[in-house]
Amino acid sequence: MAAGDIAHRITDEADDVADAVYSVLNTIVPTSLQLIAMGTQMVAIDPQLSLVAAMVIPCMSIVIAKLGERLRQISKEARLSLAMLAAYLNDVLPSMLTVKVNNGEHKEMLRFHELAFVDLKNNLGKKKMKALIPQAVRTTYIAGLVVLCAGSVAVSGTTFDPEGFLSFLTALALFVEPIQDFGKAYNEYKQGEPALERIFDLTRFIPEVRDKPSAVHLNSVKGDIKFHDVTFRYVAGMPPTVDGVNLHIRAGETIAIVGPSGGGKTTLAKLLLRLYHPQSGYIALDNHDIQDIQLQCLRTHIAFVSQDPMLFSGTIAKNIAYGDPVGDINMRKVENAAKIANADEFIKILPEGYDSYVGQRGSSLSGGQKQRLSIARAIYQNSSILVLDEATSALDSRSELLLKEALMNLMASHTVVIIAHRLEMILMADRIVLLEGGKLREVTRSAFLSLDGRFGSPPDVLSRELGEA
Ligand SMILES: Nc1ncnc2c1ncn2[C@@H]1O[C@H](COP(=O)(O)OP(=O)(O)OP(=O)(O)O)[C@@H](O)[C@H]1O
Repeated sequence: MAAGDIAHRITDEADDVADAVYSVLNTIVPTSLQLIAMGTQMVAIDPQLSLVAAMVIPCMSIVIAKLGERLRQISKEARLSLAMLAAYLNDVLPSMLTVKVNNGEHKEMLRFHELAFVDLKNNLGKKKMKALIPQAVRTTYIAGLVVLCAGSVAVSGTTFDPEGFLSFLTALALFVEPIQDFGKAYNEYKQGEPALERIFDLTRFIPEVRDKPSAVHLNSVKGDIKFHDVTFRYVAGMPPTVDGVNLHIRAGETIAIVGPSGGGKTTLAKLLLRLYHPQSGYIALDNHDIQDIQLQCLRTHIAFVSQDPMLFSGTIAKNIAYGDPVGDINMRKVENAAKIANADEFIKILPEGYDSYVGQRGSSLSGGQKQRLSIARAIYQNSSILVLDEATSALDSRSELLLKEALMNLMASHTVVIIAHRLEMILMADRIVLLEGGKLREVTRSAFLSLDGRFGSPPDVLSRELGEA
């Protein structure tokens, strides 16, 4: 499900549901009271004619139900087209740079027109249907009434007392009004029904990864990690992304996971963070199967720096302290983390320092600056385990060197998993494992360097480093 679609359901569609519920609740009491009052009045004036008038109600109900169902279908189509438009805009607007540099404006304009046209057509259809329904109901009622009255007069040959007939007609007009209001409320409900279904679809979604009732909380962990015969595939029937992986990372150890792009390195980190469940095998942290550890607790003990540094709209300080469960920002800790991540330097020259806003998704910062802030966020979390997934790919050599020194200090007290292609980072590890085609094997430094830079830095850098190593 696209992020834009979910956002649309939670915001706009929830609003429509509220309107539908309001409309039904707001109509049901006054219309019922008016119906009872006018019905009683009509029966008192002329019971026979009242019976005739009442016979039209089933016809109206049929018309309201049929048109209401059609309105529900049209509303569903209109919701889907609007959700698709929202998802599309949510996708393309943050990617404007890619659109522009690839001359994609025209293509995107056509796509936008196409989606907007479908949305316009569906919404116009919905509006037309909404306007048509009250007219159709009124026409059905009047036509039905005329036919029935004329029929009954013709059959019985009765004549009306003009005064009584006028009072009857007045009561009838006031009797019809609430029926129409009820019809309108019913239409509002039918129009809101698809939104209601789509919102409930969200609430029915049960996350695959959730806490067991018996899950334990660990106050602290040493950071000993074991992968036991772990196999995982994203899609059933496809070859496994992680295939029978066995790996023991001892507490306090630094391990580098290398391998070709798409080889499954990030997936391994995601399995450790329990973002997915392995189909077979298990992962243990300090000899506890991670499925038996409370999810929140597990993720508190593992700080993860992803290869796409993700920042939220807000200040630099808030972004660094994001993992703080209480939401209180410890500025001393924030500054310390920023110093270690070598971010302090650029933060201090910003006009508002740590209170500077980073823009939507950190749009006002460079790739390297965003990366340093996400490293600072992980350091602030002060977890026993640090997982760095291509965390330094956007840094210049000087920043990387400074960060490398800082990480050296952290390594003494942390279990560190480095997923990297850059040789500088890989050579910091105590051990190197190679993940290729889902299979994992340990490689010595010399064996790794003899891989001719296939999974690391280019061969010339490798040979230079080989001399230094
Ligand atoms: N959510 C997903 N659904 C389906 N397939 C996925 C998903 N995420 C990753 N994959 C696939 O799993 C494989 C491994 O991806 P992964 O991100 O773990 O590789 P990686 O080794 O970290 O690559 P890189 O070095 O390029 O970051 C890839 O073929 C990828 O297409």
